[in-house]
Amino acid sequence: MESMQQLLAPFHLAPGTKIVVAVSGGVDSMVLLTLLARLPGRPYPLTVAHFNHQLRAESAAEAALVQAYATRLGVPVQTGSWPVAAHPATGVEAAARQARYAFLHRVAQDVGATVIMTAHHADDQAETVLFRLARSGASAAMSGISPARLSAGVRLLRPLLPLSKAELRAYAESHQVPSMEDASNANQHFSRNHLRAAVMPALKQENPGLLTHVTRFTTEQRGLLALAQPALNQLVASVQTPTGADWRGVMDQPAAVQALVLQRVLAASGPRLAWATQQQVLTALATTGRRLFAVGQRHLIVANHTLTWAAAAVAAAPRLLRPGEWHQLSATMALALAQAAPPATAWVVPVSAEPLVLRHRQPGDRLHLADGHHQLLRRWFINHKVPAAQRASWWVIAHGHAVVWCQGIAPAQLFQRVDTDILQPVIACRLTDEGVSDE
Ligand SMILES: Nc1ncnc2c1ncn2[C@@H]1O[C@H](COP(=O)(O)OP(=O)(O)OP(=O)(O)O)[C@@H](O)[C@H]1O
Repeated sequence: MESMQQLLAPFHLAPGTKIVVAVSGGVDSMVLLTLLARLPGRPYPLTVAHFNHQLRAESAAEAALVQAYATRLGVPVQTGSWPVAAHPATGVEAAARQARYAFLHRVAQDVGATVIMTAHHADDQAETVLFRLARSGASAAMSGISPARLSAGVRLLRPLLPLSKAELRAYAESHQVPSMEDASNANQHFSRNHLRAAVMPALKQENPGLLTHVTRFTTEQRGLLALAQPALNQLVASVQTPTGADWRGVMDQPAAVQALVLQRVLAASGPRLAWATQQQVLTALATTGRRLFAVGQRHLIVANHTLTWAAAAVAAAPRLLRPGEWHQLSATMALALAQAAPPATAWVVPVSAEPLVLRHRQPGDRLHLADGHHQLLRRWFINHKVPAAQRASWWVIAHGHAVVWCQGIAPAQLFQRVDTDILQPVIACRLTDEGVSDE
């Protein structure tokens, strides 16, 4: 096992650097504390920070153990706790981690430390990479746990990443380092723990070099990303526009490069898109055609090799137009409207092989409402007490029996029928609130 001096060498810590050591009471962080406290001459002033999540019955005992051991080593301790009342009903693990890191930063600020150290090790690294590979496969995430990063002005360091859990356990045994096993680690409900308990041992048996290989992979991945970053930044800058991106500058690049550029462009401008959706966006960008993707409250419009974000029309229930709002629509004007190039704000219509047609209503015509339900136009007329004479004379734009627009109904909301999960192919059809005046 490398010495602590060797493990710390890559971080170039100046003597006197104050360090907050994050200690849970588990064997990893108790060994980290021991290694730091046993450095000859104690070059770095240490503060132990322990956060009591109050998630398990043994929490208090762990806090007491950390307090007692740190005191024995002559290291001051700061403890914090997470009130049970603050625990969320779901996502408790992520919330606990967030609360813990916030606490660690508070302690660092309190004691004037510029470094926080945690005891992540090579097994953590391998689990993280495999877990992320299974869950997302995003290339940036494949760099795994970073050995050193800046977090809110403080350096977050993980000096034990090169060591395996087995090495830490062996050290704890030979140096009588006390610790408590986190009982929740045995809880197979958490998929991460399942990976740790069942999958990792099987993989290690298959190939005893697993940890070394994953460490090599994350190191190489980190290096490759660092090398690629400037070129990637340049490509991203070359396509970015104030409202999205102009793809013509990167269309000659290999598909994999375009995928990376798109990821960066999207990360800078909007919510995350699933990988499959990103692929559909790229396919659309390769053509001169037009496609619209509903993403949360926004529309991602791909048209003629460009990508633009636009606010989605605000959802509102269909209603009868007030007299002053009526659309005076003539047949020619409406057809021109239906064929016009779509604007940024639009109603969204499921793509259909059938063309949009202007006509009077027909039996079987349906409105597609925002909540995903259909309603017979006839039923809608009855519910809204539209006089029979008007029902027959009002103009309708439809494909098949799907009514895109109806003369007497405010256009705010017909046809917002888009899968929120994005991927339904859609076209947009322009119908503004002002409508068009009679010829
Ligand atoms: N209750 C705690 N108080 C102080 N430090 C802690 C506590 N729990 C964990 N740590 C620190 O974080 C390190 C990682 O712990 P653990 O693997 O349990 O974290 P995690 O929940 O998987 O989250 P992450 O890996 O993102 O930190 C530990 O080695 C220790 O240094």
